[in-house]
Amino acid sequence: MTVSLPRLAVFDMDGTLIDSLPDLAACANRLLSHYGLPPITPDLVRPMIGDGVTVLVARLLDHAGPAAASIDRTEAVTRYMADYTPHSTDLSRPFPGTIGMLEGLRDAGWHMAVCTNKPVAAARHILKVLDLEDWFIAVGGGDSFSTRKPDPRHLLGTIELADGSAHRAIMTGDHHNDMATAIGAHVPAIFARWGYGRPEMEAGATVGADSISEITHLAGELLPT
Ligand SMILES: O=C(O)COP(=O)(O)O
Ligand SMILES: [Mg+2]
Repeated sequence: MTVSLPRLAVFDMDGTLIDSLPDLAACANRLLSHYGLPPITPDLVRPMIGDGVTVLVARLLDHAGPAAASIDRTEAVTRYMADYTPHSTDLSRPFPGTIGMLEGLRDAGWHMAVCTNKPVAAARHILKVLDLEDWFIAVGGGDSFSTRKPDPRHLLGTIELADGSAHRAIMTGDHHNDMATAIGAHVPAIFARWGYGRPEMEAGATVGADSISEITHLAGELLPT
């Protein structure tokens, strides 16, 4: 009898597992204030999330316009990260229902992993402080590999870290980048409609989910035992 590999459910972090917008926005405002720039609302920060910290900081400074033109962007990213990591769990919490969903997957025999464009140290810190780290067999961050989402190698590298196989994996995320990495890796993709993405980002998803409570059931449909 052949024993098949455990199924692997890979999750994006920001906007999928963790409601991280409050800390990302608070950190954005401390950065803007440092440079004497006006504050930004969380609603304006939300669509800037999903491509990693360097792109987030670039979008913040672009939004600030000519007043930010002379700011050294590398220094701004370093400053942002030095502030963000220790404050990344001040306000951020798992979306309601996350633990129940993880319990459901575990009880059905799934392994779980995280594939995020956030730097891996920050991602691990958040999972640890929020008491989530034991749920995940692997964490692939935006700086774990030579490429990151939407490149499929980010998802494939995370699956490899988890000792899994693309044929036995699914991906759940709230952004176009999550759908694109999954499509490129030939892995079924669930679009998390509760997250920070816009509706058009669902294009290419295998299925969309309105709430976290649907994930365990959808995962079983996409990849039966
Ligand atoms: O933009 C980020 O820093 C991370 O975003 P992700 O966890 O949704 O990949
Ligand atoms: Mg996300």
